[in-house]
Amino acid sequence: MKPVRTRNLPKKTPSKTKSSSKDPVQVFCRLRPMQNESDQACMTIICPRSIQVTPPDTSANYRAGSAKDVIYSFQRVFDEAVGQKEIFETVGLPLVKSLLEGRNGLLFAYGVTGSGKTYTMNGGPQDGGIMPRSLDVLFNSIHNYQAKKYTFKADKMNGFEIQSDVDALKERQQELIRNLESRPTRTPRKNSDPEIFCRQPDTTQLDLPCEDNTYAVFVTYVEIYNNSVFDLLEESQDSVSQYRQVKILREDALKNMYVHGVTEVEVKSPEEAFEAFYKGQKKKRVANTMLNAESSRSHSVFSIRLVQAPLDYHGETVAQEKGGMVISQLSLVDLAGCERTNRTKNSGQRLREAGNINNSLMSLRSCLEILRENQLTGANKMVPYRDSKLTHLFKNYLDGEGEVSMIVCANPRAEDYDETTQVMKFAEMSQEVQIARPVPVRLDFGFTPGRRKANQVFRTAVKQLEEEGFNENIPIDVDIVYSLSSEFPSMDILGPEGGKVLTELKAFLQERIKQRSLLGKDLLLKQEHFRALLAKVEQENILVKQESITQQAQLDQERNRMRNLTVKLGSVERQNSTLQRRFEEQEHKISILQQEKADLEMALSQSAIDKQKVKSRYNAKVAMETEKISHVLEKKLEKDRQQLQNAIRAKDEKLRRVRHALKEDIPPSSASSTSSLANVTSKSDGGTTQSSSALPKTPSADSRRMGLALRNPRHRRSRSVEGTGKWLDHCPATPVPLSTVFQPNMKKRKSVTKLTDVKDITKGTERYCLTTQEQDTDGELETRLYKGDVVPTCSGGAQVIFSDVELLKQSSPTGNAAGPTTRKRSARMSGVDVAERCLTAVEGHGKRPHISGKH
Ligand SMILES: Nc1ncnc2c1ncn2[C@@H]1O[C@H](COP(=O)(O)OP(=O)(O)OP(=O)(O)O)[C@@H](O)[C@H]1O
Repeated sequence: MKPVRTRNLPKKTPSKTKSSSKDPVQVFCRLRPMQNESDQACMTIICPRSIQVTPPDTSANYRAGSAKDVIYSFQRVFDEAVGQKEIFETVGLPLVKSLLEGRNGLLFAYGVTGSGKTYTMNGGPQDGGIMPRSLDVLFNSIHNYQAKKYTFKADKMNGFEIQSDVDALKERQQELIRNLESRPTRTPRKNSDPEIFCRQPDTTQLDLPCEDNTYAVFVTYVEIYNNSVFDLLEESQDSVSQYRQVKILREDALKNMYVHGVTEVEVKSPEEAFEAFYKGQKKKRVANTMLNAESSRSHSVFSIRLVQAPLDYHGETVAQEKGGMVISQLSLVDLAGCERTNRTKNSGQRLREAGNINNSLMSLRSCLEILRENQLTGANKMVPYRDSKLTHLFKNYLDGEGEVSMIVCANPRAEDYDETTQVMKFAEMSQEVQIARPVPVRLDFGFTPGRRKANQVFRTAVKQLEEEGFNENIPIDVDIVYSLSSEFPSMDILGPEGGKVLTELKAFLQERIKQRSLLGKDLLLKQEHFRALLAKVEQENILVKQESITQQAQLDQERNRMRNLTVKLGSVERQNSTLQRRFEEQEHKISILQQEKADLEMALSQSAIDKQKVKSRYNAKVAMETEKISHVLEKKLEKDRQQLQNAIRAKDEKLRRVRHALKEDIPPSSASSTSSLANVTSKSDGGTTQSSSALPKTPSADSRRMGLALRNPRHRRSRSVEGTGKWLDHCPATPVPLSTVFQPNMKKRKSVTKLTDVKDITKGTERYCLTTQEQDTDGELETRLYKGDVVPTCSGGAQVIFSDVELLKQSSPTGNAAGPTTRKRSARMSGVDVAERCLTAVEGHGKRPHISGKH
């Protein structure tokens, strides 16, 4: 298949077919946010279409006394808060729509340096500007309708060729090999640049004007630096700016301006387009100036070219008809900012750049001014497009057809006032320039509209049938689409070119007759085929009807059965719902009870906690009290001990004095004979007391007893225990020897330790005597004899009725009559419980009493 070369249709056309309707240049104004809150503003938005500029007192106008508030009106004024998306939807989206419809568009970003032109055009990864969003929307819209890569090829003369499938495939293979060789371990394209990787794409999608077309996108990126054009996408060894090749502007066959030899990159996705853009961006001249850290030092032009061509009759491959291809272009121009050298303080290269920037902007301004004048006054002044490369490149847009828009960026701060007013004046004036409205593009070759979609639907249906197991061979009906070719050509035979028109008309009619007879034959064939099909279908129909009657009967039976089942089901469902209700009620009760239980458990655990708290509080209190009491008792004990010691000390003192007195009173010879003194004190029931002494009395002893009562017959000496009857003697096993005459005299006696049987007590025993020995408080030995009568009890035991106690006390005038041994033994005896010993004796236990074991 031979490649076909075609031209862009909507470019400059002869004046007779040129559109008579015109549209003004669309101008929008965008205010950027102030960097510092303290900055003074000189601009106020008074309505969505107007802005008021107030001269600050620092401005030149103010100083010259010509300052006054000026209101500028635009298509729309965006305040600082308006985001990138809204700007794109108002300014960029109509241009993308025109691009898809085959119309050219041009968008300038114009303004003072640092006013946000680059930000508005390109934006950042998270808030893309007009350029990335335009690419997103374009690819979202043509996504399913893109041609295979290299189907269209730039012809280097501002046009495109349609390549054969084989050539396109070859080029694709070559590209693949190139890529494999240059980047064997290539990372996915999407990740190659972080700005591409993390960007937020715009998801807007536009309706395609023609779904039977196939589309391809090409991008170019050039900069105009110091009035020279450079290709930013050119692959070159030298990245140093001055060695880059300067490109020249040329006119194509249709008098359209283009950059000769510019690199046109075919892109299949927004990411591929951004990759090309960022590649060019790295080469773009930017510099750090006083007013902007990344100030553009050149005008950059990013162009998106959309090539579209209709598909053939079958909606399968690109139609090779001549003139069928449409090329539209959207140029996004980020102009360098106008700047005053006294503010930027530029010098050297920066100063030269600024001069060139200002010159080209001035040139743009004067071109538009003259255009406006020509349009308003009908004058025919020459527009100086050739004064600068910028105006020369866009000549066709300004005096040809297309849509021209401008977004004026402004920094509202007072310092920019002088430059801003110039920009505003120019922008407002630009709106008066009229641009011819493009003629709508026709892509009609007389093919059936929607053929691609129809084929797709047919293929999907066939695939589905095959999946369902329908294996009959279904031919894909992508045959002749019934059409008698395109519309009649011009039939104006009265003009000078009447002959030519007649010849063309004849050829057209012959072609049409041929087509008609071809279609007629085809129609007859199809009618035959259709009739045969119809007969077959009719037969099938009869069979189907019979089957249908049988099935209808079955169906009725089934229906009846179903009705019965439905009735049953209804009653079961009712029962079920009753049970369900009861079940729910019970569940509700259970949940209430569980709730109550939980509440009670909680209360219980709370009270347990409270109890524990009280207990621990009381324990603490008790411990405190105990400590307090023990402290008091200890104190008291200490005090008592002290008192006791004092008393002992006093007694000792007394004794010492007595001894002393005795020593002085008694001569040494008689001291030994009177060293032992025994007093017998007998206590009777009557409580009267009488003392008698068996020893010769010392004068002092006699004198002490002189006031006592006369002899009490009941009080007798110990020896008087003698008498009738047998005594049960209950004395310590090893009694302390008394060494006195006062001894109990029991002629008949039986020791309590010898008892083996209770009857031994009652048998012949009449009297009982319990002897105890202990120390008194002075440490002297004190012997007591408890005497009583043994009386048998009714249970067969015995009891003692005590009738007399004899107390035998031994004291020494020197205080040491009783030896240490005696004292010690007596002391040991003092621990003996008298009552226990009495009990042992009286009850007459056969065993040896426990107490006697201790003695
Ligand atoms: N609307 C905006 N919102 C947030 N930041 C902005 C806005 N406009 C501009 N900026 C910021 O201001 C700075 C300067 O903006 P930008 O580079 O776009 O200015 P410019 O007009 O292109 O300057 P020059 O003409 O010197 O190239 C940038 O850091 C940019 O991010």
